[in-house]
Amino acid sequence: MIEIQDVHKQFTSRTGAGLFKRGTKRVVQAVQGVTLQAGDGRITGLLGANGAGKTTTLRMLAGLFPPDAGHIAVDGIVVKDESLKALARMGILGDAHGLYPRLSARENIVYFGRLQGMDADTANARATELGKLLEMQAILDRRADGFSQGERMKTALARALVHDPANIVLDEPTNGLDVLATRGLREALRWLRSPEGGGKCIVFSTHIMQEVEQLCDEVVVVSKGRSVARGSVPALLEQAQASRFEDAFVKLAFPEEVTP
Ligand SMILES: Nc1ncnc2c1ncn2[C@@H]1O[C@H](COP(=O)(O)OP(=O)(O)OP(=O)(O)O)[C@@H](O)[C@H]1O
Repeated sequence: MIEIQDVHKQFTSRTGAGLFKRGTKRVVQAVQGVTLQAGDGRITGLLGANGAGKTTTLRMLAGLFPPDAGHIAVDGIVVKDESLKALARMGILGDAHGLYPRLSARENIVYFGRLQGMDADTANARATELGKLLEMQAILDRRADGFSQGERMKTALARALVHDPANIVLDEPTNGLDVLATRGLREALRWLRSPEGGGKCIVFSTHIMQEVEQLCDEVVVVSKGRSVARGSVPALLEQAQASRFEDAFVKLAFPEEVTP
């Protein structure tokens, strides 16, 4: 179970400047009040436009930096206090897949398993099992350099799942995938949510409506750094009084854009 309670994060960046001048400092409010409760055996989507604050929220969940304010816990473990313990309970697929190009897909997966404290045989057996789940048997023993975008994503996902974590966090997982790879990923996520697949708690970020409609039990709409609505797809349609989910999203995320 993942709980994110009213988190905030601001960054200080520099504006552009001329050749001989330093830019001035500018504060960016990346996240200013995001709340999300993701239960076990459920898929929860963080839906927002570009720059809404999804990646920043997931980076704080992954313990990469602490929130300025707010609370994040994974299975009751507070991420900023015990980040390694919380990380052991998560499988994280970030935006950069960063595989070791000279290792095969299997070796990439096994290496991560070893880092998670698994013995070599168990990690290897798990790589074979994940190879089947993610339909990557054909590439399992190929070196990762030259992998397509979809093959890299599958390897990175298998690596994230090697230690069989109870919680799975994915940042825009279908970015750059074709229709077949997207469908394969959806099927894998549905399996992981099911009781046979372990009843995982799955959280993913996206800006794609179709993804959310097809997969999510619960959706959190994020706009300009804030969570502005949450509920199932039918509940959000009802709340926005819309028949198409895209219209519901625009009404909820950008009410100022909607002419009455
Ligand atoms: N390290 C950083 N320094 C300065 N600003 C940042 C930093 N990281 C994120 N931001 C800013 O915070 C805001 C939210 O960014 P974030 O990447 O979380 O959004 P997002 O919802 O994931 O967007 P996208 O769908 O485009 O990836 C943006 O305005 C972004 O430019």
